[in-house]
Parts: sequence; structure tokens; C-alpha cells
Amino acid sequence: MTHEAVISVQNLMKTFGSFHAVNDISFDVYRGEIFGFLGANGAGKTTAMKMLTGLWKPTSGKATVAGCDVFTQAESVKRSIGYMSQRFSLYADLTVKENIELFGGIYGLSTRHIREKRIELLSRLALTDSEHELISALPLGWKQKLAFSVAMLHDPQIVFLDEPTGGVDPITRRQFWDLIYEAADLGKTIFVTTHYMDEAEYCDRISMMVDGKITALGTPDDLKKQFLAKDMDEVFIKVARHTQPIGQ
Ligand SMILES: Nc1ncnc2c1ncn2[C@@H]1O[C@H](COP(=O)(O)OP(=O)(O)OP(=O)(O)O)[C@@H](O)[C@H]1O
Repeated sequence: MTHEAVISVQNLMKTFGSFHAVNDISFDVYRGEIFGFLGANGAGKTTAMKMLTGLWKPTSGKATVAGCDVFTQAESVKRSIGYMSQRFSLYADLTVKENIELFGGIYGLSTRHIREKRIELLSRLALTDSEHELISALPLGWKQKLAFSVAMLHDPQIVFLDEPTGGVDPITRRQFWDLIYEAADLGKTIFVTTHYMDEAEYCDRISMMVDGKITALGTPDDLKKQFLAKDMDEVFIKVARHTQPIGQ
């Protein structure tokens, strides 16, 4: 991890009528960092992520992602990032190979480049024998690993993961996180939302949102100390109940 900010957010707001779904958030994320974006249901994570991925225009504030302004360069933001969500990732009725070719095409890669990427990716994931299987036939854990690799096909600097491991068992989740670590070691920045507190422990830093605001931000160890908590579960519960950090 370096101290070069690749995501920079200042006083970002998203308002629906008079309701502030994202209310004046500010933070930086550094190159090669694994940044956990946590919060209870309805806290504003998805809204913030939609603004940072160039899908929704913020109401006010400032944000740059991979050097692009989310207000004025939303299309460049989309080209510079990878995105994977549990809800939308691969096409279930296409084969593994077809999905890779489809997304490679969407990302603008040449046929030769897609082929090279496909061979390398399937070999790395030990999926070469499954390339003609339909996505719907793969176990969930494999789908998610494949979806992550497909989100990185175009070699983006930053990848946004929206609850990427929902519904899979702890061992498969751990394997998924090995892929995340490999990507971070290569200098990729990972911005990840999760509801699993064991995964929060794997992040370099974590922010926690409550009612549209970031109410805690730091390394897992910092937050445990700050909130006198034995683990991230306890930190989360204290933050979500608006408990003030000790000494404030
Ligand atoms: N288009 C919209 N119009 C009005 N309110 C919205 C809209 N989108 C989101 N909201 C509201 O903004 C708040 C934040 O929602 P958001 O989906 O960002 O939360 P979240 O932290 O991602 O929750 P979850 O963990 O359940 O996905 C919620 O109260 C939601 O109802």
C-alpha cells in the first residue's frame, strides 16, 4: 500500500427530497489498500458506492476516483474501475468462456487479449476443465471467484466489491479473500462492502456508516482500541448504537 490517494472524497452528499441518504462524508483510499465500507442496512453504503462508480451524480461535495471527477468524468470513472456485486455479476445462461468473452468485449479488449486473459485466468482458478459449463451449473463460491477475476479483466486500478461473498461458507469466503490479497499485492485498490465482521478484520482500514454519516474510520486494531471492543462485531454494535468513542 502507498500513500497515493486513488479515491478522494470530500463532503459528499446525496439527498432525496429532504432526506440525506449520504450526509457529508469525507475520506481517502490509498493505492493497494483494502478498504472496508461497512454500515447497517440503509446506512447509505450503496448510495455512496453508486456515486463513486459514476452511476449517480452526487447532490454536492467532491470526489475523484482514479484521478477522474465523479461529477464531470463519470464515463472515465466507469472505464477505470472494476465492479462486482453479489446481485449482478455473470450471466447464468452463458458458459464460463462466453462470459469472459462478453465482458472482455464490453471492456474493449482485443480478441487476442481476451483469449490470453481467459487461458491465464482459468488456469489460475483451476477452472480450465469447466470453461464450457453454464455459469448456473457452477457452485456459488466458484461463480464469485470467477466474477471477481472477470471484474479485473481490463486491469482496472480500483475494484469495487458490493457484498461479494454473500451466502457462501467461511472456507470459500477465505479463499475469495486470498484473491483479494493477491490483487492488493499487485497494487490494486479494493473497496469492499460486507456484512461479515470476520471479513472486516481482513481489511487494512474500515469505515462505518450510520444514518448517512461516517462515524468511525481506522484500522481494525485502532477501532477495537477506540471502542474498547474485543472484536469487530462489538465495534459494529457500538458504532451502530451511536456509542461515542471512549474519551470523546
Ligand atoms: N432512489 C432513492 N430514493 C429515495 N430514497 C432512497 C433511494 N435510494 C436509497 N434511498 C434511501 O437511502 C437510504 C440509504 O440506502 P442505501 O441503499 O444506500 O443503504 P445501504 O447502506 O446500502 O443498505 P443495505 O446494506 O441494506 O444495502 C435508505 O434509507 C434508502 O431507503
